[in-house]
Amino acid sequence: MTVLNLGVRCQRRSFALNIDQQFDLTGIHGIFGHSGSGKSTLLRCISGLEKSGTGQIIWQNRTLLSTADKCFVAPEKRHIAHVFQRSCLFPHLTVQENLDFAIKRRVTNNIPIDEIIELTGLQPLLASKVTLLSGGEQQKVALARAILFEPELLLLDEPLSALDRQNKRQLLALIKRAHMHYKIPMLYVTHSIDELQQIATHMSVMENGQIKLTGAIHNVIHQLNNSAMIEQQTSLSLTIAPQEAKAGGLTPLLFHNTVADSVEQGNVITKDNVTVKDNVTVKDNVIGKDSVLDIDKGGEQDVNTKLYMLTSNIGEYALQHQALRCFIMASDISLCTQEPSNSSIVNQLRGNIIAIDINEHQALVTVSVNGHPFYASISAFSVNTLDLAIGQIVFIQFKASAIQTLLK
Ligand SMILES: Nc1ncnc2c1ncn2[C@@H]1O[C@H](COP(=O)(O)OP(=O)(O)OP(=O)(O)O)[C@@H](O)[C@H]1O
Repeated sequence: MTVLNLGVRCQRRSFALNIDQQFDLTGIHGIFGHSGSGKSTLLRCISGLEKSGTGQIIWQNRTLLSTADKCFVAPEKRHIAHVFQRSCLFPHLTVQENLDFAIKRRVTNNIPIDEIIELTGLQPLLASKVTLLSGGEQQKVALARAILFEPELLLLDEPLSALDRQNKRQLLALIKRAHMHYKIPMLYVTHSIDELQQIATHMSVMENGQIKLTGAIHNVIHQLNNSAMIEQQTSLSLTIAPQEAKAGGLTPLLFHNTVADSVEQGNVITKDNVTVKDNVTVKDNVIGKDSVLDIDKGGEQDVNTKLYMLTSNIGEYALQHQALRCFIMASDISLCTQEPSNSSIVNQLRGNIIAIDINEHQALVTVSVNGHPFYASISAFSVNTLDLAIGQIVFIQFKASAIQTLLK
């Protein structure tokens, strides 16, 4: 496991960073939080740019900071690269000279320079002064420079926030590729849950200088569904079904079922504190808020459930890797108490209601399918009309177009 151990404090007038956390950086780890929650300060402590940080930082058994032992490894000796929201390139140098700066300082020579230049599409710009490039192009140079440095750890601080959608997609794919091909551990700070949903394997949520939530990506996103920090959604990993014919513009996909484990670890689904269907109580407008029920046994399905997605919504990158990170907005999922027939809606799954959260006139219904939670946002009126209750078997429905991904 690739591990970053933090016990860090940083005190400012009206803000205190207070982090005690072990980060698993085997995959990309995302840091999400509102403005001012301390995300950048945390990264600056890790890279050593923040000199007022105290405590302990241990990266892969190497101590970078230990206030007790009066140890502070200078930023240039940490071999950590830091990419910011606005690229900090050398303005008087060309693209090539900016890249050379990193190439001369790298310790190993494992990452092919030509490959990164090709992946970023920087070849035609190599002789240009960086000040003449667009914001997106400058960010590509910053990212290429950071990767070519071959850092032991890459810190990304909102690297895509100034870019348009197309540039975002391109650089997200590049970051993902850099992580998969060159195994660079990455901490990725952003306000955008969409970006993390596409590339992070784990994420932490920061609030007031502290980590409030941490865990596997789908699990944390699902836990945020009731927090008003994100748009309510189902987050899932799917594989493009091998040897399945694409038909009529649709591509069949299969479930990964990794989420079920992490959900149970995260105690979203508990087997204690069970609420029985006929005994549901309504308190503070919430039905069974603390009592979610895992009674999947009655509704078990084949783990490799097939779903259909619009082929035009799947990009080259996903097709090559056969794997897809997807999300379905809760407003795009509807519920039926009987098996639908003769419907134009191609995705229909049978599951159990495990939670119903009512907020004024709107309800978020959580349905467990093979232990994987799906979230449907429906009216409180429909909850009453259909007489929905925890433990009930229902069918969820969503169109092929409702399965979305960003990495096209
Ligand atoms: N140099 C500084 N001196 C004093 N206070 C600072 C300094 N830099 C940041 N702060 C304060 O520290 C707090 C955390 O800032 P930080 O930039 O880490 O938050 P953030 O989560 O990265 O925000 P954003 O998403 O807007 O970049 C904020 O209240 C900010 O005003």
